[in-house]
Amino acid sequence: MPNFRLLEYVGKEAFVSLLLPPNVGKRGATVTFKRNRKIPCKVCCCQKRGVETFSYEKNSKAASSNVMKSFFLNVKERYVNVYSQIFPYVANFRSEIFFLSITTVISLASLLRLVSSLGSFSSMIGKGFHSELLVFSARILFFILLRCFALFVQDAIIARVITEFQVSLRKDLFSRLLHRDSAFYYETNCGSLLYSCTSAVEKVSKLLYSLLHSFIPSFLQFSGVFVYMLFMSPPLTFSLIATMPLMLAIYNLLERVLLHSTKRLQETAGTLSSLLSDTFRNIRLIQSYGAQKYMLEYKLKNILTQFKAQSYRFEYSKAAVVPVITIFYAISVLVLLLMSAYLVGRGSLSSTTLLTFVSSIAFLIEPLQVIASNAVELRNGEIAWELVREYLQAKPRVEDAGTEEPQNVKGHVEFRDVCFSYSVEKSISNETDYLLSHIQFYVPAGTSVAIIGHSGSGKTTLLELLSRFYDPLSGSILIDGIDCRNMKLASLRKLIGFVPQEAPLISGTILENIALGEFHIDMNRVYYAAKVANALEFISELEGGFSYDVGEGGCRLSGGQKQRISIARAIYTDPRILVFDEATSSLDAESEAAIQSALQVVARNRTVFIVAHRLSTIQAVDLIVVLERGRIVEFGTPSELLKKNGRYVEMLRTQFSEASVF
Ligand SMILES: Nc1ncnc2c1ncn2[C@@H]1O[C@H](COP(=O)(O)OP(=O)(O)OP(=O)(O)O)[C@@H](O)[C@H]1O
Repeated sequence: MPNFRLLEYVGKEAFVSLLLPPNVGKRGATVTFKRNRKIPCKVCCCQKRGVETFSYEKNSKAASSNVMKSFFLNVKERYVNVYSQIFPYVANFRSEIFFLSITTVISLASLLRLVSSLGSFSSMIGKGFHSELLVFSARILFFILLRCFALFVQDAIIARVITEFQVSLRKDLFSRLLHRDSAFYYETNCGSLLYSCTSAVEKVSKLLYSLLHSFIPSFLQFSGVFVYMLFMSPPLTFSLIATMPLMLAIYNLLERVLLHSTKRLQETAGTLSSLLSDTFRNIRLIQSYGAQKYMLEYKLKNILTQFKAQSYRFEYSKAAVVPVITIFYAISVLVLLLMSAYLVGRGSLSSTTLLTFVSSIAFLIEPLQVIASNAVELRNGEIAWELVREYLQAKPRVEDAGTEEPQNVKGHVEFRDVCFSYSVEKSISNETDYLLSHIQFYVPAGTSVAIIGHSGSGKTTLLELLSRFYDPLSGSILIDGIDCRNMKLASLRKLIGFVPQEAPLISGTILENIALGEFHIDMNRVYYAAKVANALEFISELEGGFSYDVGEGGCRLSGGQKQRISIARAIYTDPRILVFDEATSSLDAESEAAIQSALQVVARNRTVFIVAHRLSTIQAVDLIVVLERGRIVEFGTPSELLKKNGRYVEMLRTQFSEASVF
């Protein structure tokens, strides 16, 4: 039962990406297809990596009634889903395609000329060696050389087109992925992403290669030779292709098996990439818990068992393709021989025409065999394209549709009745399903605010909404009175210096990490930021100082050092709003105190949000927000909350008594 990928919902109808045969059984819900074709069918939804898939039950009796119709529908479906979308990339190489067409025509024309020359050769047999034979041989040699030259130029052009195509597809894909929202990265398997950017792109390139190098020329060759043969003897030509509908039907069946196993194989390859990247990233954890055997004999073994089963299925059906074509070829030749014996006996076919016709069969069958042996490459590429297209075309949850680029921002921040849930469903009926519920508070510019609350109460999520890593389901967040959604995403993010909990670093130097994304680095600002973040001392002790290579993910630095680089990075951008999410949790008490006092200087005239578990670190803030299960239970200045003697005081007491135990 094939699956169909959901494109979008409109009202109660779902738009899916594939066309179906029109004879699908009526079982309830309606699926509306692209081009507004409505097909009632049984629909079952299942959530899988954030993408919903539909399965349908069709009326198999009606569907199998017309194999040729199903074959051509399959071709149309493939054209709509794959080729019409790849062609815009190829359209960039107009001049190359033009020369490619010319060379293809030359190579085909020389081939047809060779085929037709074989007829004249039969008339020279038995006349001995004479000048006509010499001219004939020279002509044959000329057409062979011409065809070889055309094929060489063809290959050179194709190689150029494929390389350029691969480069532009990789660039496009990487650029789209760089702009995808956080939700996408949480929901998508990292291995599948790596697979799409590497192997899947290669498979799509191979598809294009097969198409330009083998498929199209073979199809043209087949058509040209076929027309020529039809012109020579229509009865013989029809007897030759009499078995073709049956051959197409069997071929279509084999293709479906190939399609299914190719899909499963590519999914397994994604899971394998994911396991490998996860293993290598956490190798120390695995080694320290002695989990190598478990990884090898359980995790990897499961994937490899699946891989083996799918591989066998794939290879067996692949191996069957060429023999099927060959069997039909043999049957066709047999039918042809019978027909030619009949026609020659009746005197309606000359032996010269018969010889030319029989010699031409090889040129008709050869492209069919090439098409068949390339079918696997095409199928692989089509499936890979579906994966790549998903990442190229999917709509981001956070859209960069705002146009405002506010200047001279002061930093007033207002949360106005904000509700949020990580679930994509917009219509949450039960209030308790919200992760953040009716969050409302106002922070004047230049004020520091502490967000406190138990683990999991939604503090980080609240700050991520401010930077628009996600959008609220309802309500809005305003900076200087402007809704963040109306600002250009890049302008908004420039206003905010975000220091996340886990202090992420990219592979490269310390300098690159502090001045992340800058082409022209201001060294004075780098020194200032490193000094304020209390990082200058340890950086100067490292080999190469600011040029020290931090390793993948900053693995060559300690947790505290990474956190200081992360703080320096936020200070370097000189933002109006600073957000520290447990930014000093990995530091020792002395370093934390040093950074706290330096930050008080940096925080002057900026709006600062601080998430901290250790309440001792937020003594100097102007405002405190106390969150509990996604709701604000207290909001005010520290002295107001102390007077209130509520949750804040309770938390202070708990921490104080915990500290005094030690
Ligand atoms: N990407 C995500 N998808 C789904 N749920 C998430 C995601 N990120 C966080 N959550 C859930 O949202 C809730 C709030 O998480 P959040 O990180 O905002 O809490 P927090 O108050 O910052 O916790 P902590 O103090 O432990 O850092 C948690 O229950 C968490 O499991």
